[in-house]
Amino acid sequence: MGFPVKGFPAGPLWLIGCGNMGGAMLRRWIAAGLDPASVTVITRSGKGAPDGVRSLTALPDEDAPATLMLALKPQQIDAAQAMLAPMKGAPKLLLSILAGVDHAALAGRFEADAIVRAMPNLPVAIGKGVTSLYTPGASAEATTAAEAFAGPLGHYEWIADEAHFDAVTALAGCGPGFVFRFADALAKAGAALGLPADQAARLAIATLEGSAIMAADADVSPAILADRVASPGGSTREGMNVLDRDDALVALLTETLAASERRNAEMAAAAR
Ligand SMILES: NC(=O)C1=CN([C@@H]2O[C@H](COP(=O)(O)OP(=O)(O)OC[C@H]3O[C@@H](n4cnc5c(N)ncnc54)[C@H](O)[C@@H]3O)[C@@H](O)[C@H]2O)C=CC1
Ligand SMILES: O=C(O)[C@@H]1CCC=N1
Repeated sequence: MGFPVKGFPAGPLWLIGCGNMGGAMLRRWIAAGLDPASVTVITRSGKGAPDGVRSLTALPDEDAPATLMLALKPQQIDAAQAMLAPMKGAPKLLLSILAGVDHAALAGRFEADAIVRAMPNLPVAIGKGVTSLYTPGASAEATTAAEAFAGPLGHYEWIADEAHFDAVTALAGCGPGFVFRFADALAKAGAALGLPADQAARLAIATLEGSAIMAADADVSPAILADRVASPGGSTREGMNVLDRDDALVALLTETLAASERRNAEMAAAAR
């Protein structure tokens, strides 16, 4: 689990982009006590900023903020660079949530005392997210500041080797998308057996919720928990035999993560 939540670093926070992910993070930070008046959001549309946050469509003629977060699409990195070029001074901490885009590509484009890559996932919105962090050789002050932002979002971990960052992005960053798909598939499979669709959907989500919480709290692995559901000669084993045949589920998820990892690597290459 993440470390204890510390106070937010002093000074202004600017977000470049505030869509699904940046908006979820910002709303969670504000719920955790970040003063919205200390936040500026700069987007192309001027939309998506929470109440009380300054919302702009261009760089203000002001000194650089203490913390700057890039939360636009990786494909917009050059637009962000052009927009930020006239900024007066440099932020103490640049946080980037851009999938794929590596530290060197960021350092080549943006001035900052420290640059930290962060890969959150959508459940940060409820403080149950996963955020992976990476930085080479940042100061203790910068890593503490990054942890202060990651803490209220849920579980966070530093990734020692940037070469693993595309893989953690595939597993945890994209992961909620795959889990939501699984929930949908479980519900559809129930409906295929004749259950009303809305009932199947409710049962599928509640089953996922209980199972995930139980797995998170358990002192044994999910594999052992699975065996506890599967009574010998019973119906779970019969169903699990389908998932386990030729490692079908593992093979499907391995192919799924590999495809996402490949795409992250492509976006990284495009940003170099
Ligand atoms: N959606 C997710 O679950 C996750 C997304 N990410 C990363 O978060 C970043 C944003 O993704 P989403 O929030 O899903 O996208 P989104 O499309 O919902 O939001 C993009 C935001 O960027 C703004 N924007 C676009 N062009 C801009 C420009 N030139 N200047 C300033 N603002 C601009 C848009 O107005 C919008 O606020 C991406 O880099 C993605 O890799 C990371 C982890 C999870
Ligand atoms: O789909 C994407 O590119 C981003 C990266 C992680 C989750 N969403």
